Amino acid sequence: MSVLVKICGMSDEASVRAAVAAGADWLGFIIFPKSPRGVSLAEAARLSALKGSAKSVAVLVDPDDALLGQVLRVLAPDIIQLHGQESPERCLDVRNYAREGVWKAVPVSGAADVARASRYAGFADAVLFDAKPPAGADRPGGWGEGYDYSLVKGFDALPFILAGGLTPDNVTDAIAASGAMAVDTVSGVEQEPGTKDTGKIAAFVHAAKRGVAG
Ligand SMILES: O=C(O)c1ccccc1NCC(=O)[C@H](O)[C@H](O)COP(=O)(O)O
Repeated sequence: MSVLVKICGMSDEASVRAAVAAGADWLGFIIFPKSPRGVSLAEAARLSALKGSAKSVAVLVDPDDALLGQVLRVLAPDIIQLHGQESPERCLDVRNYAREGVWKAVPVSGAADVARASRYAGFADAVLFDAKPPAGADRPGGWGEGYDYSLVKGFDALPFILAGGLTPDNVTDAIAASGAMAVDTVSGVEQEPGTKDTGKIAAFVHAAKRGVAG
């Protein structure tokens, strides 16, 4: 089975079309104003209409119920990715607002972080392992930082998506090191924060789909 791919931070039509044409499985829309890739719900819904057979992922940071209600009404995402301090119980609540489930982002710098992700088993549908943001950062993801991807190898408490510093050049090795069956990137397919590169999007999807989990 080929590795599944999420291209995150979709904010323009050309990039959505490039990701879909390359065979991306999920398109991420970041609903967080401090992100350089942040989009309004209305814009996310407009772009999501172009997704073809790909699935939409709404990326949210500690959303309250009012925001979740709007997300459901305007975007109706397939998946909600929670990228804040959400507890396992909160993940369970949020499942009501997505068609296919909830992913919990878990920041990783050491083995203990990976072990702690097990607490989401039975509460989230998958965890997304990501790098820890730099100290004092004003957003929790999208920094283009990697870590030792082999730390997550063998994690089997629930399905996982590998993220953090992945690029067209390193994704094949990262898949082999981590055993990931799904990967995600944002910075790795940009020219600069917030500006996607359609050539890098295609290269990333193709490289990931060639990857073999080790
Ligand atoms: O990318 C952002 O700006 C962002 C802001 C707030 C919450 C999440 C965000 N990104 C979420 C993602 O899933 C990224 O793809 C993930 O953090 C990996 O980023 P990168 O290392 O830059 O590929």
